Amino acid sequence: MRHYELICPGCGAVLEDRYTLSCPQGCDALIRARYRRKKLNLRNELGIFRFADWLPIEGTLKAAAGPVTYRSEGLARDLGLKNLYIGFNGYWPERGAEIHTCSFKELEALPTMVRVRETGDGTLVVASAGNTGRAFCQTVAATGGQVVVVVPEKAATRLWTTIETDQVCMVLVDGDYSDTIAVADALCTHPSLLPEGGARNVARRDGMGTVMLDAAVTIGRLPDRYFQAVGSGTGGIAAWEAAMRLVEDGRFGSVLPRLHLAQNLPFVPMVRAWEAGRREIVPAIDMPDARTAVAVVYADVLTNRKPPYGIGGGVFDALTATRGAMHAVTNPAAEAAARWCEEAEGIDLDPAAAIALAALADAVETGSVGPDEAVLLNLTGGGYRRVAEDHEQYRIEPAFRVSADVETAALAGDVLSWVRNHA
Ligand SMILES: Cc1ncc(COP(=O)(O)O)c(C=O)c1O
Repeated sequence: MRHYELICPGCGAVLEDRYTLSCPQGCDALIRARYRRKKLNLRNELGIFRFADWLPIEGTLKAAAGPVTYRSEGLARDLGLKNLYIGFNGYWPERGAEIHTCSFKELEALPTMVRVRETGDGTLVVASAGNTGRAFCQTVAATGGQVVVVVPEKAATRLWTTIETDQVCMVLVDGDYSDTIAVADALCTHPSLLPEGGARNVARRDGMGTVMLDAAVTIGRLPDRYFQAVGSGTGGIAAWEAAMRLVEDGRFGSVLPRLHLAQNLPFVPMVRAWEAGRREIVPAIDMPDARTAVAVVYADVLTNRKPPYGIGGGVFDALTATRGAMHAVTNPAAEAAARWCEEAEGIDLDPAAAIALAALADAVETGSVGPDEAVLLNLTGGGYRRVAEDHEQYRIEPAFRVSADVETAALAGDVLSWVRNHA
């Protein structure tokens, strides 16, 4: 018997895990993992697998990548915050941060690869604007298996690993992130190609949720506030779900941290829908001229046009349950935040992490966060310069280059031949 079961919060059904991504009854809700242990137990494992009792997997991997939390001095002083904790999810070995591909997406990729081996049947397909794909490539390089990554042409240079691999089938799409998602979805209509699942994948959410678990263990209680930059919002949902488990545990407090989720202007669909009090994103109102907006943002990994916002247990529900807020950040504010972090903390940031910091600065300035509150700032990526000093970077070569309107049935056949020939 597994140490978890899957629950549909829509109809209450208990589901067996067959790499299950949604409720067979068709409920419009994110299925969740329910763990047998209600008290957080830290295992004597490396990195993220310390938290394996609250991950939907049986086995673990020998991988040092995991969440790291530390109490800030530099940014805390500049912001006038007495209890600012940084969840640093990138590469910074001096702080124990060993994520070689420099973003928290490795926290999603590691448990997902274990879950797919244990419960799935087929080759995983991942659509990515760069960071997620790189994280899956690294996980495959370090721990085995194969993966198909579908990325926009202009993100090709973002796919590298610090360990050489020939087990990644990279499909480059001549289009933006949304075109990439459409091609990946179409590929997955083939039975041997498995959709990774995004927000619907419990391994992905609970992997990201370890940032909250690590923070609670480090601080000794749940933080009052949680700041993160979002594209899909999956990290925000995961933080909320992890916090609910910690409340149920009973040792970390009873109040859920308020979620502060940030997007990059001018592409801010969830900010607009939330501020209008709507559960639905209305494209014409919330993301007019999407293509133009996507093209000019500083943090393009945040440009998901179909985030799990209105779905049951999605971003809207997470914000409602935590009395949360959405923030919109300009490019110049984010660029300034990146420089500031480098001076104050001594590490370079992923543009998305700079968005989160700029949002925190704004919330402090407007008085919505008080100086004594315990704040968890999830710096979701960084340390790119630092990793380049310590490790070789091997570029992933494309297996296929396609246009956004490619004939996907034929492409699926080509991809599967590639996978078989490289196994
Ligand atoms: C570095 C980084 N931060 C934040 C995000 C947003 O993550 P999500 O909206 O899935 O929680 C991404 C998404 O790719 C990312 O790469």
